Amino acid sequence: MAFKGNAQSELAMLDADIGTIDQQILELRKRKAELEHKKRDAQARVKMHQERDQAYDWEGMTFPWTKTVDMIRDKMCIKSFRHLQLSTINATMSGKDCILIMPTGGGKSLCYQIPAYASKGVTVVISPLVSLMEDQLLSLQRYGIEGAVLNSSTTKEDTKAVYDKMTDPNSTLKIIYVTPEKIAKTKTFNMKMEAMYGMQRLSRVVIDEVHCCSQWGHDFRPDFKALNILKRQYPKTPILGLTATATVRVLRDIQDMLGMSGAVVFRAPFNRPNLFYEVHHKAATPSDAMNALADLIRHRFDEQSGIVYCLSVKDTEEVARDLTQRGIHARCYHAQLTQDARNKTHHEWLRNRIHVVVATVAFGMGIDKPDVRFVIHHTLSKSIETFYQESGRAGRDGKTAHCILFYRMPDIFRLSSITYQEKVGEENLRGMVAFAQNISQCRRAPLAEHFGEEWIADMCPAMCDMCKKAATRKIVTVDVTEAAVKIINAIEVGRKKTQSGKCTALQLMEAWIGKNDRPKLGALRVATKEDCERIVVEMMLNGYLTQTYQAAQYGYNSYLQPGPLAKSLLKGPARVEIAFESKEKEKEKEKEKTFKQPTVAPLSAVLLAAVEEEDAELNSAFDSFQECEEVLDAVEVPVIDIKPDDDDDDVEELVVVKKTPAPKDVVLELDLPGGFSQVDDFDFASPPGLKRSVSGSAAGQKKRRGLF
Ligand SMILES: Nc1ncnc2c1ncn2[C@@H]1O[C@H](COP(=O)(O)OP(=O)(O)OP(=O)(O)O)[C@@H](O)[C@H]1O
Repeated sequence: MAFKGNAQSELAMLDADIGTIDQQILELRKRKAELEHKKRDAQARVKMHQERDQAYDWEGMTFPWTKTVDMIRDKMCIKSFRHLQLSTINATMSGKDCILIMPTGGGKSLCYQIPAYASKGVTVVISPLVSLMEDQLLSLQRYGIEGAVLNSSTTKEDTKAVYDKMTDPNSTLKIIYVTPEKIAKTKTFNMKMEAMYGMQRLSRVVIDEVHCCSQWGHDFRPDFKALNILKRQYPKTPILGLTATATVRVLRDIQDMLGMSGAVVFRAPFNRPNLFYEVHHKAATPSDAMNALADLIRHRFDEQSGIVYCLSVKDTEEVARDLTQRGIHARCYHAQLTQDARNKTHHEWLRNRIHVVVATVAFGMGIDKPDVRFVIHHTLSKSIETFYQESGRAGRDGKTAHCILFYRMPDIFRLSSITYQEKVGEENLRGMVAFAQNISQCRRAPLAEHFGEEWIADMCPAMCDMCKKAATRKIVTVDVTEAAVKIINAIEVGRKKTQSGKCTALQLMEAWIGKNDRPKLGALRVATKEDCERIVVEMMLNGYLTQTYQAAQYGYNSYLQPGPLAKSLLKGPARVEIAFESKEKEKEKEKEKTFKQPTVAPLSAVLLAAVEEEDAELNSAFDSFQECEEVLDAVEVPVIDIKPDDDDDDVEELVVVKKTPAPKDVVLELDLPGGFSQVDDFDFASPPGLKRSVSGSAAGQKKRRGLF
């Protein structure tokens, strides 16, 4: 009997081991598929760089149509071409298939409008955006180019008139806008296209938002699949694909699908230098998160136009309502509203009658407001591409604009339970989470990597939170292996407590640090809840934890379980190391401040006195101009300047000048030890120039003056 019992337990153990190996094989296969994708991406990147080199030739050479193109540009009152516009025009005019990837607002439309005007016959523009077709027609009219629209709202008579013009050799019609369904489903239209082709009147086909062809992209539209017939039906007609974003993988997919593997590809740099990227830690409770959002909008973007992106329809309604209750003029926008309601909100926002649109992804393509000063993501996006595209709606006028992401671990699980069924949902979300978790790299680095470009941190002119604070932050790498092992064990504890035998992230956190001591990060610092969440997320990103899903009443629930690398962590030799922002640096700073207290504190007194009174005794002393500058830096008043005495390095004259127009009711933070912590309602909005002055003699010191 005992013999049988031993054999049974051995069998169970072998089954368990085989099960583990099967799981590992699955994970390895998945990893291999990912690596193969990456390899193909790298190959495509090599090709893309070669193609990019060709761009110079396209721009530099003189072509038979160069004079005509210049004349049309003049007629359209365009002074000069922007980067890649002329190359694209020349490539498509020479009959080459071409794909242009250029950020929103870059000027892609001109790249087909001019060739359409300069060519014989008709250009067919396929666009998913029915609402924008009329706007496009109006702009063509301004330039004296005859155009037409064919969509579901075109009357029978108008449709017939357009069809007649398509095959009339004497017609002056130059551009027809159609939806992809027209190609997919309308026989008469296709027959007319064939007739035009036979008459050599189909001068080119333009596919706007061409990324919608690819299932790897963020905006796949099934109707775009039908466009694969174009190259087969009209092999001699050049195709021009336009899009604002396409990763290397999406680009390859588009080319495969449309039969455009030999296309010339022009890609404008992904970087928008005027956009400032920042990630904020999202507060744990909805009301705290809402207060932070409202404060941010009120204090930094008062009377400036912006968008807040949310994950769901319900979120947009709640956030818009809560912002309104906090005195911000916000309106929600989502697909469940009527078209009229959406148009009304859009138009009121365009006219600055609404401060903030709180939207789902439905507020997407075709949003073209130049002066959007901020785009805030209230929740993570599904992918870097979506985030880049949505944030890119800020600052189209080229002036500084802010792209802010509010991030917190639980949002990952809200998103993953929605996206996990998508073809590359998990991979896309992982990229987005890595972007948000990053605390040591320029924010543009992962964006560049995503778009297959190289990025050197020096290239960021302090236009992201990471680079701006680089000099004052210290990042340390901490070995958290011990905590990581506890986390994996805590999953078992969490599982046992639930009926389902599965452990959610929340249950894991409870089982891990609920009643226990939090881990130490380094010698002095005990991990905060945020640090603990950071460890869990890093473990997910690195394969120590993985998610599983189970169908629930509304969608899917997400659970955590040990990942493929968990065993190597439990049994060795793997170790988990994570970057944290060092608080040591802050301690050092504190020490410095304490040391300087005798000189620093009086300055805060001066600032306060200057705010409250016209005149005050200045009894502070600085040993040098440099010291004064350091103190002012510590005060972090962004609009001040100081002048040294002309004769020597002493602070003979301290002048605080308003450099830039600052918003009203600025709260001036004076975070100085022993000083005053805050001066409310410091009015920067007074007329420029001298506002208040303080002067006096410091005991035994030189006479000093401060002007505010
Ligand atoms: N070379 C140029 N010089 C001056 N203005 C230009 C030039 N090219 C385009 N524009 C203007 O830039 C604006 C944006 O152009 P356009 O709408 O074509 O951008 P887009 O790249 O198609 O953007 P989206 O991706 O949002 O469709 C338009 O007002 C257009 O007239």
